[in-house]
Amino acid sequence: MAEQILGIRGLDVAAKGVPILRAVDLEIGAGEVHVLFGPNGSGKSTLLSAIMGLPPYVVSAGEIRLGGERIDGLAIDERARRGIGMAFQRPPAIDGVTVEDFSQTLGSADILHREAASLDLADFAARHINVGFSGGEVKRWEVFKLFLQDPRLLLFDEPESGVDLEHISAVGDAINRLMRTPNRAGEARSALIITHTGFILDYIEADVGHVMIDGHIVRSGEPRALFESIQKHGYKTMQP
Ligand SMILES: Nc1ncnc2c1ncn2[C@@H]1O[C@H](COP(=O)(O)OP(=O)(O)OP(=O)(O)O)[C@@H](O)[C@H]1O
Repeated sequence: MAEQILGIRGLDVAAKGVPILRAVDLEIGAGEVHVLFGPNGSGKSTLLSAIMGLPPYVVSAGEIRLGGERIDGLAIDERARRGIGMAFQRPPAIDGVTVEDFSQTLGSADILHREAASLDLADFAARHINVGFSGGEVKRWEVFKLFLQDPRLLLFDEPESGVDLEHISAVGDAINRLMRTPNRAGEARSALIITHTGFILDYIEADVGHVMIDGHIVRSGEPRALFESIQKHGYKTMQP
């Protein structure tokens, strides 16, 4: 396998005392795209949140490593500084902060002007983040935001949900471009993508798929074959 970027071992995660993830093992190598499938409520978003360090998710056992370094005890901003970026399913609006302000603060104003048109966000520089954005604009902004943040590990929570068919290809192209371009430190990027519809598989090159059921990864394999099996038989045959 390529150099390990994300290494998760024996991970248990709880929220407000309620256990959600149990004994999750996951390894993602440099340059790899992994896709995560699973029924509603199986714990997919919880896994992404635990990697990013979002409250109220608490690691009760196991470890999360980024580039070999243990990160599960670090604050969110420390994880972001080390190169983890997340495109949220339902991000908050940030009234008072424009897209331009955000880009300048990150030292990415040049990227804003170079890349925004590719996600149909060319006129958004003066808009306040997510304020009055349509559902599809919110999702495209979340993907675009990762160009500005320049992470090494990209986490996508259903990047295609709520995006019209025409723009799904733009989202897929953007993910491919991000994956092809090393970050400013010259590191290859890696990605973990939650998808329900599987549409995104038509536009990106995914290397490995995983199925999560009841907070546990029950199967891993070739992403298209896994998705076809889910479409054909549902998740029933994949119960642990
Ligand atoms: N903050 C929280 N407090 C209490 N329970 C939570 C919290 N966050 C998640 N859960 C519960 O944990 C379980 C897993 O939720 P999660 O959002 O991770 O699932 P998911 O696989 O991403 O679902 P979906 O496909 O519907 O988005 C669900 O039963 C959910 O209600």
